[in-house]
Amino acid sequence: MKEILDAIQSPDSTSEDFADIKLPESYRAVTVHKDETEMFEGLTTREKDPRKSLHLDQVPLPELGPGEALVAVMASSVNYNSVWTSIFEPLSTFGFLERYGRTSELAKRHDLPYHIIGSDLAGVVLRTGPGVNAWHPGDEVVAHCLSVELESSDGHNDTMLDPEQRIWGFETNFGGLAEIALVKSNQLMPKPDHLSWEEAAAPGLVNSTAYRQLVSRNGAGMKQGDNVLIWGASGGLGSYATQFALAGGANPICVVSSEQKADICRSMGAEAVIDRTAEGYKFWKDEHTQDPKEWKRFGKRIRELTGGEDIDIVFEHPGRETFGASVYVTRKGGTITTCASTSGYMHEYDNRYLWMSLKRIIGSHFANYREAWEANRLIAKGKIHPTLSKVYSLEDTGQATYDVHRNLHQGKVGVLCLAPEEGLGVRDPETRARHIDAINRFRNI
Ligand SMILES: C/C=C/C(=O)SCCNC(=O)CCNC(=O)[C@H](O)C(C)(C)COP(=O)(O)OP(=O)(O)OC[C@H]1O[C@@H](n2cnc3c(N)ncnc32)[C@H](O)[C@@H]1OP(=O)(O)O
Ligand SMILES: NC(=O)C1=CN([C@@H]2O[C@H](COP(=O)(O)OP(=O)(O)OC[C@H]3O[C@@H](n4cnc5c(N)ncnc54)[C@H](OP(=O)(O)O)[C@@H]3O)[C@@H](O)[C@H]2O)C=CC1
Repeated sequence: MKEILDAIQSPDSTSEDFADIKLPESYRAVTVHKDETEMFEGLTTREKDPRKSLHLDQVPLPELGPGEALVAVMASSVNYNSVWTSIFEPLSTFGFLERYGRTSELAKRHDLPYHIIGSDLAGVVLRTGPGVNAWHPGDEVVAHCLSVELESSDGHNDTMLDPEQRIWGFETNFGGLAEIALVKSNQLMPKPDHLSWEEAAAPGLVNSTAYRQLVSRNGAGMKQGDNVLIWGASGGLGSYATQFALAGGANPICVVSSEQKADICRSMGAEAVIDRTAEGYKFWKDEHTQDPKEWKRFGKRIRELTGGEDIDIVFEHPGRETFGASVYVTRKGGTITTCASTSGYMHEYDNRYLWMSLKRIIGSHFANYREAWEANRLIAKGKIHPTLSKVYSLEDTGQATYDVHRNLHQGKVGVLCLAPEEGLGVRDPETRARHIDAINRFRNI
């Protein structure tokens, strides 16, 4: 591993140097164990502690297949899907690996008694498999997390529609929270030169998801002037949705749960911010009954902030807790776009407010390669910035994941994998200098 790191850190290393490095037989990786999937039986979701289920193991290097690449991971980030894996909710991810393993001889590699998690990386290509021509050893890359086979016609208009579509490091093995990762070469994208490894690894999954969900025609197709209600506007997805709304000339109405988070949204440029804790919205009277009066109070507050207008697009992900309110506050003909259900997946809303007002609900999930590429391009051009707040070591990934599970974090939480310290990997200091305040906006808060 030292030889790999030395090559990455030497400005003189060539592609041939990387190709000549003898790869290690094993590497360190963050895993969950198949024989521990019942460990949280009887506990509430909140009580399930990722620090207990996540391990740092020495694992064998997987065999490299056609169309694939092995990447030395300098940094990764924690996504909420790793929270789900670590608490074995809504189901154990070993079922995904077993199902994938049944599809082909090569896919069998993924069906193991441990699952290496993580759906983001920034690093350097070490080896490419047969049929890979666009990428070479030594390329500095980030990886998006869409894994597709594309053998069926279904995915050829939009690769997210492929029947064998999977999220790398969640529904496949050999993820990014590790020293080495295995990806398909069509997950690779150029690392933005002005960012450090950990900054480059932070946006990937959430930035691409927010791009499809809000900007792409596959999602809400946001336009200038739209009022966009953004739940969790300083969180992982929300901190990118807020930036897309502002950069695209829309009007974000940011919902957050503290004054500190409200300040972050204002510092990004948002003017309309709702502190849901301070204003005390209680959309549910009890576990089974919603309170439409609270939807209305929320809608009134939105009208105060917009000069009397309602919401064109809701950027939804909290799910059960907020979905009834989201449908209510959307304007006639408006769109609720949803990619998740953090607070519960059985949603309830009053359908009269949907059909009578011709509203639409759009399901959105990650992004196709093109959408991920466009989202990454905006980062590389300094139009959208990473929202990295805190960085942990690979050993402390359990704590990092706990923080995200308990909503103790801001923006994105990074993890150093092979990178020995923060701040390395910047190749374009001039562009960085131009954007330094925005790059550091979320740091250490
Ligand atoms: C990028 C980051 C993203 C995120 O963070 S997203 C958040 C994290 N993700 C999640 O929480 C999602 C986790 N996944 C799940 O909960 C489950 O994954 C799903 C609910 C999405 C799917 O459930 P399942 O049981 O895996 O799949 P089925 O499609 O229900 O297949 C089970 C059997 O049901 C059959 N079936 C499917 N559709 C129909 C139909 N319309 N009519 C009849 N049968 C159907 C199938 O074929 C199959 O059958 P057979 O077991 O024999 O193979
Ligand atoms: N389908 C897909 O492709 C993707 C799905 N996801 C899913 O989206 C969800 C959010 O991910 P991410 O943004 O990274 O997570 P984060 O935890 O970083 O941010 C989510 C934010 O949502 C807000 N929130 C949480 N619970 C509630 C609630 N009950 N009511 C209102 N607001 C709430 C919180 O903000 P505050 O407390 O300030 O209000 C929180 O910070 C997860 O379930 C994740 O699995 C994520 C990425 C891709």
